[in-house]
Amino acid sequence: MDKNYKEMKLKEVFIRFKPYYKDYWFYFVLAIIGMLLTSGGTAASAYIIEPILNKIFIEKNVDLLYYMPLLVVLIYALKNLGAYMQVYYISYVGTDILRRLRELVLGNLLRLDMSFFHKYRSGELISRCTSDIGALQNIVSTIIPEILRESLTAIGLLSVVIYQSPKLAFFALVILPLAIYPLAIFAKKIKKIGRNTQEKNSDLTSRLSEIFSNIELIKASNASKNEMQKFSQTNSEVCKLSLKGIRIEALSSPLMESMGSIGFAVVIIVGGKEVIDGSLSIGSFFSFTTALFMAYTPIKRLSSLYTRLQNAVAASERTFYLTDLEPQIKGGDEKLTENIQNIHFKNVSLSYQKDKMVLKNVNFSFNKGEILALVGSSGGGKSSIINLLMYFFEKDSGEILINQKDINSFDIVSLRENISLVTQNIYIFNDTIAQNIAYAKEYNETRVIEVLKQANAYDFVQELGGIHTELKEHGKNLSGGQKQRIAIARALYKNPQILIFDEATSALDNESEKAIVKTIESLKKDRLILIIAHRLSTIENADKIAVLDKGKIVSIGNDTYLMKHCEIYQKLKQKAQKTDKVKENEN
Ligand SMILES: Nc1ncnc2c1ncn2[C@@H]1O[C@H](COP(=O)(O)OP(=O)(O)OP(=O)(O)O)[C@@H](O)[C@H]1O
Repeated sequence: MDKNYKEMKLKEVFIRFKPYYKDYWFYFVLAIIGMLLTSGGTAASAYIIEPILNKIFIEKNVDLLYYMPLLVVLIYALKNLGAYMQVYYISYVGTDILRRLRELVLGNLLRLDMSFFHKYRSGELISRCTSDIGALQNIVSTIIPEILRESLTAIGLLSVVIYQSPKLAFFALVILPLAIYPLAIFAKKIKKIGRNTQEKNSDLTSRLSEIFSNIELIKASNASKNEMQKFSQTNSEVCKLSLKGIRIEALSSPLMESMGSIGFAVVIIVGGKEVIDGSLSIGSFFSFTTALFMAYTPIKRLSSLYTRLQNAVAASERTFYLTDLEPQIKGGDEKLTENIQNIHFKNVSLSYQKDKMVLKNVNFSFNKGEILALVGSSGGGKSSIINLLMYFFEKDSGEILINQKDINSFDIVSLRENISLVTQNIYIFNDTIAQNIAYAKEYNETRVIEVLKQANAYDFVQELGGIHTELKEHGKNLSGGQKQRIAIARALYKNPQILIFDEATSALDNESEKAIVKTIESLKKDRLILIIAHRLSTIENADKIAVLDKGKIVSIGNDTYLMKHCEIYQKLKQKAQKTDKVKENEN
């Protein structure tokens, strides 16, 4: 993924989470009660050592001998009830925020333009929607609550420490600020490593996604070893980075403890002297040292949580980058509900990349009841015209008019509602044939059967086991021609005003293709139909044929006209006839 995302500070990340926190205030209250119980219980368990030692063991108070153990049990019961409450309620909040964030990210990604999806690898996007958001969940359900709990516990225990002996507390704690400086450096490093790790992780997912979607090629080319090598390299890089992070994280705790031991050594000397002098009771000294020991644990954990937090900030940057992206193509407000009579391209130019024009001043128009065919050599710009008509991309200049109104005045959803597109890539979902046909539309079984028949697909569907037969992902249990017929049936099911076929019949045998072309021709009365086909026999009867060459329309007319007046068309036709003959001989 590019590095366009804005680096965020911890504070900014917290601010971004604020709306979520508001929605879960009740759960937070319960979790905070739990935290207070845990921290209070921990501090009380350290404090209670003083009366136990002084009153029971030194003063030999028999009454307290029975009350104190009861109190100990009560303190631990409350402390553990608190522990349960905070873990459950905070995890609830974290998990639910994760669910909402995933939907927010995917929801926003689905709004984005096609150019975005052309720019990023699908594995990268999958990684954003899974591992990055997982890291964010870590912030909400682990890191923040732990920071809160450990801080409260540390405050509680330090209060006991200071209460029992402010002088000793000074010697024990003066060391703390000295440990903060190296920790701050560690945190910065961890944040950087976190960013790189997430990037490498998405490389890893992309690799996997590429391997599984190209598995046929990999096997046919005996490239497993090659792919394994490439994977191992990325895998090792991920591993190295993780270890680097772990090394720094693992250093922070021992560093804190070593510093603490110096403080503790001083405490033994100073405190020991006071106990020997009699200015400090043994109970207070033990209560002090217990609280001090106990306080080092939350302080140590706080330092490692802080470094982990930096890691999560890196993941937040990328997630919020995706939720903030805005589509460039927004369309207008007008719903396209009218009867479409005419489509007009007026001096339309397009470049996907700067200074690389793929369409140059393209002009053509066609009306309801007509079939327009686009022909021309590969890379001439035929599919690009469709990309513009679908409003997948924004033109550089010119006008695309529907009923004389610019396409960008129409609401995009309503525009696409009126168009069915069948492309060279056939999309089949892991669902029944019927659901694949009625895709995203209201289900009507009679209509499903009707369009399957129109697409010359009903017979093979019956052979497969009927319309409720499950299709595999990418239509792996179908032949190329069968897939195309399913896609055509899906396009017809929608019953749109504009039908677009981009090499939609290329995998069909001559007979099936002829049958489908006949169906398409019978549908043209109430529609505008646009066909791209390399096999020119498919479009011979089109009302208009536009010949494209290097992004320009060189001629428009019907077959008879072009055979007389367009040299490029004549050549294309000769070439097509030769290929058709070779194919016939092969059959
Ligand atoms: N998303 C894209 N980003 C950048 N360049 C693109 C993109 N899509 C197409 N192109 C370029 O635009 C030019 C026209 O491509 P287009 O797909 O429109 O041609 P075509 O006539 O449909 O080709 P074919 O008959 O081979 O399908 C080509 O040079 C291609 O490399």
